Amino acid sequence: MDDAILVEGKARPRGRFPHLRRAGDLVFVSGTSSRRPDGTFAGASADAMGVTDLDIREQTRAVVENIRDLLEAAGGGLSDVVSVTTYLVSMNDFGGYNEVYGEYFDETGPARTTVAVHQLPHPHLLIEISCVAHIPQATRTGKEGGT
Ligand SMILES: O=C(O)C/C=C/C(=O)C(=O)O
Repeated sequence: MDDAILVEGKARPRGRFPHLRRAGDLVFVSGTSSRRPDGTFAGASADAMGVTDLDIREQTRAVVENIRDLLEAAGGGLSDVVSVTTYLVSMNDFGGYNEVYGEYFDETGPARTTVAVHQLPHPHLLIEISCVAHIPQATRTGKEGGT
């Protein structure tokens, strides 16, 4: 069965698409940021003057952990990820991103591509990741709610 999955308790997609889309044993994870369920972003703050403090390490960690939560709802986890595509707003953040990425994945992990893009869908975002996981249907938990 192929299906679209919206995960309760996670930040809602800001458009008409699911968090995840299963196609057979593959699960495609939509572009994921450090956004929290309340709409704020981990690794991003602004003072009363509007001066922003953006932290690539904190954002990267939150993105990976958001993806982990999404995959768990599909019956899998980060160890099931086979392909990662990362979108950075600036390659100046590559070092911090790469460092935190390496806490979760290594050379036995997913194939990866990292690109810099002009913008992401919020001015406080430094990073967004989409990925594909291999989660055989037999391991599904039934926790996901299809749309
Ligand atoms: O929803 C977010 O916080 C960031 C990701 C958004 C997208 O990739 C999108 O809207 O397509």
